[in-house]
Amino acid sequence: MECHVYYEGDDDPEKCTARRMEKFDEAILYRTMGQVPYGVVLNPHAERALSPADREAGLDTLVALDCSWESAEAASFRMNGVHRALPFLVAANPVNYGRPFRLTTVEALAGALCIFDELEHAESILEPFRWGETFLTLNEEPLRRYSECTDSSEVVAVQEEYLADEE
Ligand SMILES: C[S@@+](CC[C@H](N)C(=O)[O-])C[C@H]1O[C@@H](n2cnc3c(N)ncnc32)[C@H](O)[C@@H]1O
Repeated sequence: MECHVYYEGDDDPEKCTARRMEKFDEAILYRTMGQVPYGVVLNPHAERALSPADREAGLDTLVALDCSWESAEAASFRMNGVHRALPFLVAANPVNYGRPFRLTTVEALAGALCIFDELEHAESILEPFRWGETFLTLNEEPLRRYSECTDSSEVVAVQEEYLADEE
């Protein structure tokens, strides 16, 4: 599965996880929306949750939007593709540690790879980040359970259990 990122460039370049992925040849970055390939777009505003069924639809391209959370409103996700939200997962990065849903670009891509049963690829993209392994440890159980689901409605049912625990 290939990782592609539309790079908005409005966040701190020193902390940008997409740029670090590019440096380690783990993602291709685009500065022009029209160049972004068609694929599964990781969009927190999407109506449907990502599930293994999306992998089976034959799409081998993951796309994320790297921008600040201030500019990550629904209208910014204009890329062509199949838009999917990630289910309940918690961030391990220092800015949003322990916070559900607010993942960095590399965490979002790694989470998607795990749901698509590509754990080794997820480990590889997280390796350059000192908190990368923590992301997989913190989310080990939900990621395994999501990867065993057949479709989005099953993923949402599993997610409900974690959301209920949060309350
Ligand atoms: C808003 S950007 C922030 C990037 C941050 N500046 C960095 O350095 O990684 C994070 C991107 O990861 C993806 N993402 C994060 N959380 C997500 C979620 N809960 N569902 C779907 N995609 C998500 C989206 O593509 C989102 O635009």
